Amino acid sequence: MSSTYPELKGFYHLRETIGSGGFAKVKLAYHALTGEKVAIKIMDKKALGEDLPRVKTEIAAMQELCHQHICKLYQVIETDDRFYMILEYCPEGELFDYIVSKDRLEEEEARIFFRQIVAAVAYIHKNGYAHRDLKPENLLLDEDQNLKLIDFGLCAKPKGGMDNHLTTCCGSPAYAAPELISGLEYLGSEADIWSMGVLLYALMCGYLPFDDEKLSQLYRKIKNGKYEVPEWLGQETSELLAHMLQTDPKRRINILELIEHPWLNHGFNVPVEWSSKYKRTLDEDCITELAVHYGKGRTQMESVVTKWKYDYLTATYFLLLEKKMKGRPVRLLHRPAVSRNTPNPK
Ligand SMILES: Cn1cc(Br)cc1C(=O)Nc1[nH]nc2c1CN(C(=O)N[C@H](CN1CCCC1)c1ccccc1)C21CC1
Repeated sequence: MSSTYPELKGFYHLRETIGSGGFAKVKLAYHALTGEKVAIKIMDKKALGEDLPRVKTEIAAMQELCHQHICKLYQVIETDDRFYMILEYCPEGELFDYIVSKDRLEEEEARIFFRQIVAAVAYIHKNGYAHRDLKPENLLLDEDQNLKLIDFGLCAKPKGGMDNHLTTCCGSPAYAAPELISGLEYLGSEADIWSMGVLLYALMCGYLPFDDEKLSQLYRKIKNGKYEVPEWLGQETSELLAHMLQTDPKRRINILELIEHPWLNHGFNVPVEWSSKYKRTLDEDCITELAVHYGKGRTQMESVVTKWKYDYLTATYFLLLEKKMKGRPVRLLHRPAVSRNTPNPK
């Protein structure tokens, strides 16, 4: 059978499709050298049409962002007809489905998830990015029930930094800030805070604060900023929501106040840990295993890996690091039978 994805042959073993959207599909796969599961987002350039720049935006953003609550990009393959993004696999699917399965979350569980969301958003804002499409469908659960943020196709890195205004109206209407849908200039950071307010409401209520089948009606409700406060939302939760779903962006809570907010820190004696847990330095064990596998000296291996070309080597390094962080052996699955001084058979 002719291989539909020849560029992946030998590097990844493809399995079933786990997601399909407009111009892309996501397939489960195994990275051949480590045996680790990955999710491969396959995009057809023709089907993308004028959405092609979104893919470049997403790739550029995800190559810069490396955080425990952001879905990790391992490798990018571009051919004449396609883009492949090899990404972290999250076996528990979307937070959206998790909320639906439980109707709504108790305060304690919502707090744990919300701290992770705030950590991810604080990190991307610190790095000059606004996500602009925050919603439960874009938050995936890994095997430890930790959240991973995905879909950076609508994100923005305002020229000159996060204090500069944006104008493009984008994202999902129900999560969009009033200033964004009014076509006014807005700050990406402020719009993301609003969306997180809608997200927190959805976590704790199981439905949206602003909803209407008619888009014009939905917009009116958002601009009006009035929403129902069910009795199970405590006093403190309601106050936090009121400060996030503040229609005036200048009076809306900001990310640093959010991190310190009492509601987020109830029962926690450490503030939200928003900095990345990934170290800047290369991991010795991973470099050693790669050097042995490719028959190179460590120094040479280090200099090749630090080029971060997001090729198969970058993916292999990151996946070895994943294995180490999960306490699995830092081993590649098969080593060439040849010894170090035999020339590569090519
Ligand atoms: C749904 N599901 C159920 C299980 Br069990 C695992 C999954 C699952 O999708 N896991 C998973 N791991 N890693 C990924 C995924 C899904 N996934 C995604 O990137 N999923 C998004 C989901 N978006 C949310 C709103 C619109 C589309 C997607 C984008 C384009 C086409 C299809 C799906 C990645 C690659 C990052």
